[in-house]
Amino acid sequence: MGRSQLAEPTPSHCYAVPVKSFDELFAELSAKAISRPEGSDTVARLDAGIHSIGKKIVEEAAEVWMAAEHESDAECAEEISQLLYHLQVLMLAKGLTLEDVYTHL
Ligand SMILES: N=c1c2ncn([C@@H]3O[C@H](COP(=O)(O)OP(=O)(O)OP(=O)(O)O)[C@@H](O)[C@H]3O)c2ncn1[C@@H]1O[C@H](COP(=O)(O)O)[C@@H](O)[C@H]1O
Repeated sequence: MGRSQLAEPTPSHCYAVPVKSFDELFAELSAKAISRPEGSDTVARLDAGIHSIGKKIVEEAAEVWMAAEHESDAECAEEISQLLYHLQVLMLAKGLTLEDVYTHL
């Protein structure tokens, strides 16, 4: 499908069930990186460092690929959500903003 045929993105407040958008998740993770709440997975992953986060991204990318070939659409979508999460953790670890990335889209 060409770019011109793609539907406009649906704002997160328009979904039937409450969902988190990419930007909303990034805002949440950014706040947690500063407030560092007890038990936060994100804080632990940031503390583990770039190398560890990078390995997780490779692992999650492989899981997306395998799910796309061998699992259901729902399972594939879940794996994609996890990959997006870990990419955001890497962005935070590097000090990158959404704008830094969006400017290349
Ligand atoms: N969206 C996510 C999210 N996606 C994936 N993950 C993490 O990635 C893991 C998925 O990887 P795997 O399937 O490989 O599971 P695993 O083998 O147990 O992973 P490892 O702990 O071994 O790395 C999950 O268990 C989570 O630890 C996430 N962790 C947190 N979030 C969201 O991030 C926000 C902040 O979370 P906290 O920092 O934990 O408060 C919340 O809104 C969460 O919903």
